[in-house]
Amino acid sequence: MTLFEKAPAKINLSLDVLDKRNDGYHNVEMIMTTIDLADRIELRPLEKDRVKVALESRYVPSDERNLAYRAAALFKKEYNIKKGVHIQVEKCIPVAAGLGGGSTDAAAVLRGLNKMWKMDIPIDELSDLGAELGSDVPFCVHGQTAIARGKGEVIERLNPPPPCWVVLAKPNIGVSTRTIFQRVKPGKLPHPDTAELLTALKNGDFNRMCSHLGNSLEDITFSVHPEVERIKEKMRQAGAEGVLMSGSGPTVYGLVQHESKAQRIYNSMQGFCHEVYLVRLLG
Ligand SMILES: C[C@@](CO)(OP(=O)(O)O)[C@H](O)COP(=O)(O)OP(=O)(O)OC[C@H]1O[C@@H](n2ccc(N)nc2=O)[C@H](O)[C@@H]1O
Ligand SMILES: Nc1ncnc2c1ncn2[C@@H]1O[C@H](COP(=O)(O)OP(=O)(O)O)[C@@H](O)[C@H]1O
Repeated sequence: MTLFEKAPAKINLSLDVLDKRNDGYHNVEMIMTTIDLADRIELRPLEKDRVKVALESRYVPSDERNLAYRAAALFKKEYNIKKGVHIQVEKCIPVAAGLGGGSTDAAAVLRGLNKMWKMDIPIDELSDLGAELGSDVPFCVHGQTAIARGKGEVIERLNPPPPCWVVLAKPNIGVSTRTIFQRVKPGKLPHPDTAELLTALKNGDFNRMCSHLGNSLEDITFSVHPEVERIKEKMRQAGAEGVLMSGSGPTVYGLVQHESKAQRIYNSMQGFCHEVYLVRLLG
């Protein structure tokens, strides 16, 4: 039996860096939601007890460094499974973009193997397992809309944002999350007003949500890659109602309520930026 699992990208509606931990990571508080831009994961049982990943990408290895591979290997080890799986990854999410591409592939593999091998593992347990692979994997295991705390592994579900369009604009660079976090100086960061954003989501208030988007890492990424700040300005000038850099960047997104306006902004960003997408929030 071949099984397909959709692996949607995420955007950060907020990302607050609270402090540095003894393990070198940072405590964060971030509200994330999924968007309709997705990789496609195909899982096929193998006779032999092995994990094989196939994907066509110039940027992502298909060996044991791939997060999809690592997810399958971890799942097998944790539950002592002596079966094999072939994983085909169709990459549509740009790589090292702040959209959680690798994390969502790993999460989709965990969910998919749980079904394929009829394990019935509860979602919270899968999420805890995912935390061993990366800070964004627990959110991606849950999907939808949630606030993540700790280093990303403490997940609390939230109401989905009001429906809207998302214009994504990515310059022709990849950003290393690690490099951006290394430049963090706690105490010198801006902080989003997470409480206001939570209220906006609770009330389904689109305008209030747009005016309280915020990301502590933006200024650091802007200082390393000034073109990201220019894209943000351009997205705002083009008329997007809420604009923010996602994750550690470099993708900038604009939220827009009406389709015709979103299409106009998409067209104007295309003349300005390497990769542009027009998608819906999945929430
Ligand atoms: C910043 C965020 C926000 O969504 O997104 P991206 O820009 O990667 O999408 C994530 O939390 C990223 O999650 P993920 O990409 O899984 O990161 P990890 O592999 O766990 O960590 C990469 C590196 O970032 C730093 N890191 C990450 C998370 C965190 N809470 N504190 C950190 O200091 C650490 O130096 C770590 O070595
Ligand atoms: N399945 C995968 N898809 C994307 N990137 C992967 C995958 N497996 C490993 N990686 C590696 O993870 C790193 C971060 O990529 P990605 O997850 O797309 O970025 P981000 O965390 O900014 O969203 C890249 O260096 C990439 O080579």
